[in-house]
Amino acid sequence: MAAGYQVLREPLWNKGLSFTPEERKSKNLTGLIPHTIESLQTQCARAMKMIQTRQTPIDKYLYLSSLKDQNVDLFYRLVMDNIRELMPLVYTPTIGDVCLQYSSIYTRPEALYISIKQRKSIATMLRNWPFPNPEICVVTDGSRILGLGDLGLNGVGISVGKLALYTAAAGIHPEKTLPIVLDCGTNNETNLKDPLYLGLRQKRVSTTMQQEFMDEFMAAVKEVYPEMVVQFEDFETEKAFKYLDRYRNTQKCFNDDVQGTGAVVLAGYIGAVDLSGVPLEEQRLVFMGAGSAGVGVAKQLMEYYTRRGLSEQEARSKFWLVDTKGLVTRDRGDNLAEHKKYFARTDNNGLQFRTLEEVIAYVKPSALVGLTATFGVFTESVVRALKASVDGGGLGRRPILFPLSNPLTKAECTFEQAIQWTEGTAIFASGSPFSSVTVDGITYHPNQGNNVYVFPGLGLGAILAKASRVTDEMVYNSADALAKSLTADEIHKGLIYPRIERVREASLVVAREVMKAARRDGVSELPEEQWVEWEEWGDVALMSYIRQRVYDPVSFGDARVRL
Ligand SMILES: NC(=O)C1=CN([C@@H]2O[C@H](COP(=O)(O)OP(=O)(O)OC[C@H]3O[C@@H](n4cnc5c(N)ncnc54)[C@H](O)[C@@H]3O)[C@@H](O)[C@H]2O)C=CC1
Ligand SMILES: CC(=O)C(=O)O
Ligand SMILES: [Mg+2]
Repeated sequence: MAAGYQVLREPLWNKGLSFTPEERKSKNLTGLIPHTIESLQTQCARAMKMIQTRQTPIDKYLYLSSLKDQNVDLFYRLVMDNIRELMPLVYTPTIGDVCLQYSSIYTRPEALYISIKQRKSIATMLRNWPFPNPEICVVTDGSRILGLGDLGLNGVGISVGKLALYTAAAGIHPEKTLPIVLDCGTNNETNLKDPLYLGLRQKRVSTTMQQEFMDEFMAAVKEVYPEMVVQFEDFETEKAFKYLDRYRNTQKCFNDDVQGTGAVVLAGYIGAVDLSGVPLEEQRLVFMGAGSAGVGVAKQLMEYYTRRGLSEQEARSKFWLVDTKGLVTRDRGDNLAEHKKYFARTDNNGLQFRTLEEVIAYVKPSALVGLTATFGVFTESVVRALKASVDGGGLGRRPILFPLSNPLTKAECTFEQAIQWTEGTAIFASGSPFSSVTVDGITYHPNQGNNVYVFPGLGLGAILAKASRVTDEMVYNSADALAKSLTADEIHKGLIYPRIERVREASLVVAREVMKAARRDGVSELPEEQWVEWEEWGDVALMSYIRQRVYDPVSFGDARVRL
């Protein structure tokens, strides 16, 4: 086949109509594309027009996905420049639907699909990946995809979506990203009965078998791609905690749902406390949902309290966790899962509280965090009771209300409800994006409290620092950096996260602080002279180092082209 045609068929080489006249000659492209030369911006305008003609989010996703498969630079320029409109398509909420339908809409491979039947050849499969030395992988076993439960192999969509954001939001080169699904079977009957289902048609293997498989996978990663950072994503609760504990001290890895979510919620909480009028020490937090995200977030917030001088005991006493059985207490009479024990209350004098209303009446919280994967559990009476308990502490105080479950169909309440039921006073963040709401001529803007503000920068920082581990200090500093990354205008507008248009700017700041934390913890394997130089020149020099290493597609004819 002629070389020119191959250039056009290779998504990482194809520049569409942005090839220069010289490139068209040297690559034998003349005649194969229209004569006109277009900037990436013009090509983006065409693509946006096409997206707008597509009717459903899935159709728009499929268009974007095929664009990525044809012209990687165009796809990323488009997503980066239209992130508010397109992130909900390549990520939550649409990616949830994509995962539900993955086997039906599948057209081409886009990840490594490793099944437990192939466990003896994991290293070979890793070597089969066509691009050299990936720097970051997002791996899931599909067992708890967003709030949608066990989706088996179909969960691979979340690995693909998260990695698209590693590139769009932190500038990791697309060639350096590796999505993986570990297929260990599924307990999802709909998938098992679906003739088009692409995964293993069997129930999930035992935890012992999966543990051995994970050990083999992690050993293969160490052997084949020793530099690669591994992000564990959407493993069901017990495995999420277990694998993190098992590998975190020997390999470069972190769990996004436990640590990334912990950091993003901490960053938002810092801003929210400032806006609430309730001092940090007086805040009382009820967590609805005591799973990997709930406990991960509570631990990260506790760390904040202890760094501000509270004892562990005092810090822990600020948190009340609630699950399907009610308030988590030591004497509740059920066999508490290991991860719930740390926050189980012991000061309840034998009283038990089954419903969220009962818990709110008892605790009188100032903040309510939802990580239940259950739509609508923040009812009108719950939200009004939250507001009343905050009002009780003094006028002008505002409740913190974070329904964080994904996708939108699993949100604990909507933004509109939050505004109506709190007379516009709620400091609100949700996992998936809601639109602004106007009531009585006042427009309210929601925040998106999603780990997308953390994982891209955390991963980039770990990669650029050549960190041998992802330490707690690195995770904590990702939150601290994010909290400090708001502009004066964003603070003035009452936001608690940077506007999504600035996610990339914020991610680079997060990456910088994560690198410095890696250095402080002694896990950065960069040469000593490099750090000495940055320590002398400060953040500006380090930031310029980061900026030089990030992917930012530009083309001939663009105003932004770098000479
Ligand atoms: N905004 C963000 O960045 C993130 C959001 N999430 C979301 O958080 C949700 C939970 O994720 P995980 O903690 O990993 O799941 P999980 O399965 O580990 O935990 C769910 C918890 O919610 C509790 N629960 C379920 N239904 C409930 C109900 N009706 N009332 C009270 N408690 C109930 C369960 O008992 C369990 O403790 C998911 O929807 C996920 O999408 C997770 C990570 C990041
Ligand atoms: C955002 C995310 O990681 C989740 O919902 O699981
Ligand atoms: Mg997740």
